[in-house]
Amino acid sequence: MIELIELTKDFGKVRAVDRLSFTINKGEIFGLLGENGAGKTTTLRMLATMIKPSHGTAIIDGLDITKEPEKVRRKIGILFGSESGLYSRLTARENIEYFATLHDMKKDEIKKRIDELVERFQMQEFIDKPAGKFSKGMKQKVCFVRSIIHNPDVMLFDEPTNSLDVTSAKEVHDFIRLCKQEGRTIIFSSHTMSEVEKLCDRVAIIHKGSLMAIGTIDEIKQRFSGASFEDVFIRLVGDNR
Ligand SMILES: Nc1ncnc2c1ncn2[C@@H]1O[C@H](COP(=O)(O)OP(=O)(O)OP(=O)(O)O)[C@@H](O)[C@H]1O
Repeated sequence: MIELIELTKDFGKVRAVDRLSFTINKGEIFGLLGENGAGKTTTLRMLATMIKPSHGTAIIDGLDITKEPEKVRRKIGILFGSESGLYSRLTARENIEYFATLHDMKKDEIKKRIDELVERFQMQEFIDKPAGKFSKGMKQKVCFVRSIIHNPDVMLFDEPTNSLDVTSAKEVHDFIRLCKQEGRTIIFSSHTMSEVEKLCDRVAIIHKGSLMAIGTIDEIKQRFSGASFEDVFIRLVGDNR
């Protein structure tokens, strides 16, 4: 379970995330939905212990992100869209292996897990080629495998299907669902309403750092009397520009 308690981040005078308090259940696919600049990435970066909250905190499976960041890091897998951070001279396999050793995984275990994921994501053709010449989509796949190589309980994905074609995006969606079946908790950010509607058990709509609504899509539609989720979203965000 993940509990956000007044989670807040200020960058100078800009309040990027404003006292977010809500709970995400174990095994849930939870979506953070908001427009550009809403505070989704900042929220995920705090949960990933990459930046410290200005106020408040979050508890991930009993661990306080501000007090035990190292332990939290072992529990989570991270995939942040904007930059791959892959070593271009290393092959995809070597990139993933390197990351796995940072998580103290054993050689046999790494090989088995990579083989399994290569098949699942159909990476056979490029797994042993240098990452430098990969397309954006290929790089994203390697990053995706890298983020889940150590079988984390909690996964944080910042716009995980950004720049993927339809087929690759579907593979990611299928994988997210599989992770849920395996009892993992997934939080991902998106500004694509259809993706969130298709995938999430519950959603938080965030605008200018604040929580505007939380619940299942149906609950949110009912609460705000909207014919469609899109209507409700536009109303919530539009009325508060
Ligand atoms: N390092 C930083 N320094 C200063 N301001 C920042 C920093 N990171 C984010 N911000 C600001 O915080 C606010 C929230 O940004 P954030 O990237 O979290 O939004 P987002 O919802 O992820 O948007 P996007 O969908 O465009 O990625 C924005 O106003 C942004 O300009």
